[in-house]
Amino acid sequence: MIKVAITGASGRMGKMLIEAVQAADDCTLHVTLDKGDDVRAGLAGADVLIDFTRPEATLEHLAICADLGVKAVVGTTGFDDAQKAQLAQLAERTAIVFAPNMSVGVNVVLKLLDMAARALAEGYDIEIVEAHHRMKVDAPSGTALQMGQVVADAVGRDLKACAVYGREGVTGARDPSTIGFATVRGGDIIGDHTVLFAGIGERIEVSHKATNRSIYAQGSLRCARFLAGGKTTGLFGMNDVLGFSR
Ligand SMILES: NC(=O)C1=CN([C@@H]2O[C@H](COP(=O)(O)OP(=O)(O)OC[C@H]3O[C@@H](n4cnc5c(N)ncnc54)[C@H](OP(=O)(O)O)[C@@H]3O)[C@@H](O)[C@H]2O)C=CC1
Ligand SMILES: O=C(O)C1=N[C@H](C(=O)O)C[C@H](O)C1
Repeated sequence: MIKVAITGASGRMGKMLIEAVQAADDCTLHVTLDKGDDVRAGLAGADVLIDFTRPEATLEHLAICADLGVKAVVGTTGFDDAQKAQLAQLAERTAIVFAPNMSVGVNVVLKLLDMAARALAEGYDIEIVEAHHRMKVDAPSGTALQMGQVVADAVGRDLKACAVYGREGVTGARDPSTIGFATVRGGDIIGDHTVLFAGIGERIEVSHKATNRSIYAQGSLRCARFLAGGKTTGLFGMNDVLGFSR
């Protein structure tokens, strides 16, 4: 049995994860932790932490995991570059899977995007549109940024240099080398992502729409199983978990 700890237990994802762990034959709920709880005491003896919280909290939790030898699945988004570097350093001390989207479907879409972008590198304007619920605090979503990275790599562009995050006023004609991002926030939208390749005479849209958060919880359990199956240190992604990198 994999002993799973969950931080952010009262959050939208925390609740889904508790249900998923309780329903899984090969996992047991070691501890659920909320803000203000003693995380170090709670994590002692756990095999894997699953953390969907906020970047600052995740890094604090990972530091404790590294001290205790607890592996970790991180779904939190909104990390800046310095925080990502800290996370990578912590992965030298314990095994971590870090992915902005744990759904199998989104990770298949990332593969499709790589193929589409290579074929559509010239003559097609690339725009990424994401929509989420009114409570989401970071933008663009981690998934949209990962989609942007995959597409930028495929067409040989530097995402930091070519990303345009929203437009207003007299923007001038579109620079064809840019990758645009647009964010929608409202209601209870779980997570919609579309990458648009807009050419002259046609447009191609590659979309994923989440209708239930259980997809992220089930993906997280796959990550926990992957880590429990022998990893001790290192930073992994869904590519590794799903075997896409082989
Ligand atoms: N990788 C993926 O597949 C997915 C990633 N996400 C990401 O997961 C994260 C959480 O999403 P969601 O569950 O919707 O958010 P919620 O706000 O519903 O939950 C976040 C939880 O983290 C807790 N938390 C916040 N700050 C701290 C802290 N400093 N210490 C301890 N706990 C803290 C919150 O507690 P409190 O309410 O008391 O502040 C809350 O319980 C987001 O970054 C989101 O983008 C979401 C879905 C899928
Ligand atoms: O905050 C959310 O809800 C989600 N966040 C992740 C992201 O930022 O990409 C994944 C999913 O889209 C839901």
